Formats: sequence, structure tokens, C-alpha cells
Amino acid sequence: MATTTQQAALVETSKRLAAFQAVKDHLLPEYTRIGIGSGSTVVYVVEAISALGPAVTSRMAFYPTGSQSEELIEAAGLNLQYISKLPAGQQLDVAFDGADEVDDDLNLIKGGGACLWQEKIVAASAKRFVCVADFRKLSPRLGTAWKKGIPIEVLPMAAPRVLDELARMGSQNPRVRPGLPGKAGAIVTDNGMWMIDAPFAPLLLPKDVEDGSETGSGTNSVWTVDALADRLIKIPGVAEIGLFYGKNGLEVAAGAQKPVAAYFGMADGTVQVKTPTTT
Ligand SMILES: O=C(CO)[C@H](O)[C@H](O)COP(=O)(O)O
Repeated sequence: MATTTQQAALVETSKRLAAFQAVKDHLLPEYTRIGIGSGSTVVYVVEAISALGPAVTSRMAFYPTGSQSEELIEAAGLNLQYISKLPAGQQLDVAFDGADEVDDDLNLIKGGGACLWQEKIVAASAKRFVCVADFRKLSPRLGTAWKKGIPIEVLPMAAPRVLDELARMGSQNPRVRPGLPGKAGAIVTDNGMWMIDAPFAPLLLPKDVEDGSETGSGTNSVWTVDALADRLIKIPGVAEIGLFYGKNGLEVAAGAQKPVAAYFGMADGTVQVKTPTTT
């Protein structure tokens, strides 16, 4: 049986494999505007981009999703630009980001690293959003493997009211995410907000409710991804939610929260690619 160290090394190798393949497939030399997400997998995305060399990357501008990816871009010597400077009517050519869980329909849970709001803005600003992850993130339904709950970014003064509403909706023990060890109080996002983690029973897909035996609209605390997301985003005090859902990335050129492709580094050293047409 693999030791913890061997398992951790396997996970890192698989993230790197997925990142290099995703960049190879989706970063065309003619692209000029690239979104860079947050988390540990994106480190390998930046490594793969840097490996292309200045001949390719010097004409490109890189748009971060928060302070971590801003530092990554700068440390790699890539051109840093901000989504706030992207002119109206313009789009990023492609954006790369990780995920905490990916389901059969390419809905995502994101926000495990507390960066979801800017991540969603950058992903939805791109013509193509590409997700990069390791084999642990591949799951038939959201909430199957990722048990910490759906990350929800909230205005701090609204947190108690939001927690009440989440409990009424059937979330099991939703709570404000604590700060890092040594820091008293809640974690504070790049946007000055708090994060709530709200566990729900595994989220259904449209195909699960086709026969009418389930509605997926919250009865008995059972939700489809879309019904839950549509409800969560309307709670007063919720700034943004860590469900990336809705139209699939191939149906809309930009504005989609779901990826056009999700790359998973697998434990056997292969890379599995999921696209809307293959799910
Ligand atoms: O949403 C995120 C940060 O808020 C990350 O994309 C997500 O948590 C995945 O991170 P990692 O690549 O470290 O597993």
C-alpha cells in the first residue's frame, strides 16, 4: 500500500500531467489574453506556460483571480494584467483554473482556497474556460467526494442570517470558515468577505429527476445543482457561490461558468479529458 508521502507525490504528479496537457491543447500561440486561476494545480499551469518561453509568452497578458495567482504570474516573469482593465466587449482567449470537485455534467465546486468570486468573473470573461485537476476531483455528483460543503462568499454582517437560511434549506452544519492556524476569527477573502462552507446531500443532475420520483427542488433537502445554485445566489448577503453551473461552455462563447474541457491527471499516469460532448 502507498505511504502518505507516496500518495501526495502521486497527486502532485497527476496535477502536473493534467496542467501540461491542458496548456498544450488550449494555449494557442496567437492568444494574447489568458486567465490564471488559484490553487495548487494552477502552479503547474503557470510552469507549463513558462516552459513555452518568452518567444511565445511575451506577447500575452495574464489575468489573475486573486492575490495568489497575481504572485504566481509575477514570479514567473509573465505580463500581469487585471480583469478590471479588460475593455467592455472584450474577452480573454482562454482561462485555466482548478476545482474542488467536478461532476458528470462538468458542474464544479470551487472556493476551497477562498478565491471563488474573482475566479468566476475571470472564467466567465473567457471564450474558453479549461479546468485542470487531479483524479481525486472526478466525481459523478457534487458533494460525493468533497464533503466540506459548498463554499459561499458572504458579507460578514450577513453571515448569521445566511447560516440560518442554509440550515432551513437542508444544509447539514453550515459554518463560517475559520482563519488559518494562528489567526483568530474567520478567513477573510481577497474581497474582504467571509466564506461559509455549506454541506448538502450529493447534488442531482437533470437526468436524475427525469422520471419524476424526485423534484430536486429542496424537498427532503435534495437539490439539483441548478435549483440549489439559483436559490443560494438569491440569499441576501451572499456575494457569490462556489457552484460553477448553468449553460455548458461549448454552448456560449463567453459568460459560461462551466468549462469547455476538464483535464484530470490520473493515478496511472494518464490524463483523462472530459468535455460536454463526452459526458
Ligand atoms: O477554487 C479554488 C480556490 O478557491 C481552487 O481552484 C480549488 O480549491 C482547487 O485547488 P487545488 O488546485 O489546490 O486543489
